[in-house]
Amino acid sequence: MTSDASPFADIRRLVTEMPGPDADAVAAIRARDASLTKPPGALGRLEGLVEWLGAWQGKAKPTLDRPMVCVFAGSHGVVARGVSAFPAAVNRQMLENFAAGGAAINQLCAAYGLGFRVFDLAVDLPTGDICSGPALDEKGCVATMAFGMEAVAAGTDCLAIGEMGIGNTTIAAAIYAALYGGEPEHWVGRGTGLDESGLRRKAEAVRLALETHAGHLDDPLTVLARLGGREIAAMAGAILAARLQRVPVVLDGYVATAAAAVLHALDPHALDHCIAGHLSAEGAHRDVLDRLGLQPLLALDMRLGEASGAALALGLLKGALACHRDMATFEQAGVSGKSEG
Ligand SMILES: O=C(O)c1ccc[n+]([C@@H]2O[C@H](COP(=O)([O-])O)[C@@H](O)[C@H]2O)c1
Ligand SMILES: Cc1cc2nc[nH]c2cc1C
Repeated sequence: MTSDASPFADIRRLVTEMPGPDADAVAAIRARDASLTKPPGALGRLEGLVEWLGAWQGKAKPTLDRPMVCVFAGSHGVVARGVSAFPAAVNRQMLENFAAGGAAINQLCAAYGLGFRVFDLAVDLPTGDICSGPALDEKGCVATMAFGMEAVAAGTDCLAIGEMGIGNTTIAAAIYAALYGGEPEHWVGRGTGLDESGLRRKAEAVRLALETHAGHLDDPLTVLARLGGREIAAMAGAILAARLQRVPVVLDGYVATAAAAVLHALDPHALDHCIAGHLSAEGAHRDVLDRLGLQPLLALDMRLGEASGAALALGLLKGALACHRDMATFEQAGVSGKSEG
């Protein structure tokens, strides 16, 4: 620990130590791209994705040899207020489903050849109800961020992050409302499938949480501790650790983006190594991504969570990299280049 008394001091220090992109790697990738048998720019955003991979991996020849999908699971006290269409018991049950290979994310990881890890963040111990007190104390929040940093410990060249946590679209909405202001109604959506009265309860819960914590929401890490949850804190730790180890990150939907938004509020460059895997059906996701300067890769009306949108985006990244790595050059294939004039 540093001498600063705040439990967040080490996190703040790590944010100042984030590396930047590798310009030499990007230049090498652009040069190779220009030699490949296609009109310049014809692979559209796929070309930029390969540059992004190389820039953050620090590799002129980017790799996707060990892509890793991490799902972080947590439980939320606010669920007792009737803010989800499903009961909190689903959290433990879905952990068992992940372990048995029965969830959507298991099939996507198998289809695209992705590694898969689940982080159980005390799923049987809900965090405090944000409407009446803090979700986590500051030390607990930092400890959970540190646990999330383990996501890159096993070695990966691209990390996809997502979550499981009944009630956590309410948590995400509260975080966004605290960071960006605006009415709770703007930030809440139907999550797992809430009806009209549930949606009203959800907006009311966000309003009450903001009132309860008023005067303590200026610092993004305090917002994370008070209004967040363990899976959100762990995802924030994972995103930060990935940056420090030069691992590019693919974000999942509305909830995973809330962890990213906390880091972005600490430093506007904190997400330069991240892409948005998809645009969630949760209505306010587009607004959040605009604020973060992220353009989602996919928009498939998905609202599952569990890193499913990020995993699909990893499949797309694999395609982009395969083209860059394995296409023939004009010279190799004897294909004529662009006509002059
Ligand atoms: O991240 C998203 O875009 C997203 C949108 C809707 C639902 N979810 C998932 O559904 C759960 C949260 O929904 P809810 O209605 O219980 O707040 C949680 O397990 C998330 O993984 C996730
Ligand atoms: C069944 C179910 C699966 C999920 N996966 C992520 N969030 C989820 C929420 C529910 C309810």
